[in-house]
Amino acid sequence: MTLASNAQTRPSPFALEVSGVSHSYGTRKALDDVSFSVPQGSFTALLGPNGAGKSTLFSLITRLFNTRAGDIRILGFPLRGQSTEALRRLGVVFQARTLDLDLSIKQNLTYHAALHGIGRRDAEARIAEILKNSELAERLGEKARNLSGGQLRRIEIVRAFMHRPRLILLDEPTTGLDIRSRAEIVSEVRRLVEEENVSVLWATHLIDEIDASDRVVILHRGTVLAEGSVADVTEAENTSSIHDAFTRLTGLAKAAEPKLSDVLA
Ligand SMILES: Nc1ncnc2c1ncn2[C@@H]1O[C@H](COP(=O)(O)OP(=O)(O)OP(=O)(O)O)[C@@H](O)[C@H]1O
Repeated sequence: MTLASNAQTRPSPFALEVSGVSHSYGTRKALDDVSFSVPQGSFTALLGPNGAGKSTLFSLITRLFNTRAGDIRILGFPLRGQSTEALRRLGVVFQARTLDLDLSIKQNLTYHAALHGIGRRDAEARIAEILKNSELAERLGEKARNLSGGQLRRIEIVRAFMHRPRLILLDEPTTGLDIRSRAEIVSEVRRLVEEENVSVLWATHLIDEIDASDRVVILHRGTVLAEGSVADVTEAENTSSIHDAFTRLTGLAKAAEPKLSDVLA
């Protein structure tokens, strides 16, 4: 395919389109012909157990790995051919922590902003905008290592929003956090999504992070088993909850977990 025929010419209704993507590590197939989309303005949960292929998919979308089979587009821009246009519209929160613990919170954020060509004054205004009404706004001068795990994660989320991306990827952002921090992070991201009208792909293995109004993509052993609104997926599986639909589709029973709704209530 030539670049000209590959290039985006009109606005896409999708923040992300993944079409026919496969990836192998040696002989182990981690993703097998994966296709799904994230409509603009949606909160889409990528639900899959450990080893489903979520992190591999994120490595392909962020271009840590090259996509050898299939096509990935961000806001209509193909990674193959228009990667600069695609990636400038993307914000990412990786699973592993990536803040510099010896820098202040503000330095971490302004450094990231500078990488995106945002000057100090604009960066400070943007930080204040995102952190309005947050107790973290008072702690910008402190070293990152003074923060709790949940607070560090919240700063990483602020950092991902700094350059006003249109699509945010979060790879199991609540892993290892206590239930209160998990609830805070889920509601903080949902608030930002609403205020900034961004689209989100939220990878998780925790079903209670999914809201009735979300879209969901169920990934298991490198294959998409279901995609659609929570109502569509539960109806298609003839179940009364997304939890039961997940169990039916994957054959995996989920361990009883404390529920976010108990904390948020
Ligand atoms: N670097 C690698 N080399 C070989 N196999 C890998 C590598 N990374 C991942 N895999 C394998 O690919 C499959 C998908 O892994 P991946 O990490 O993408 O899944 P995941 O859904 O993100 O799981 P987790 O939540 O445990 O990170 C698994 O079978 C995993 O063992």
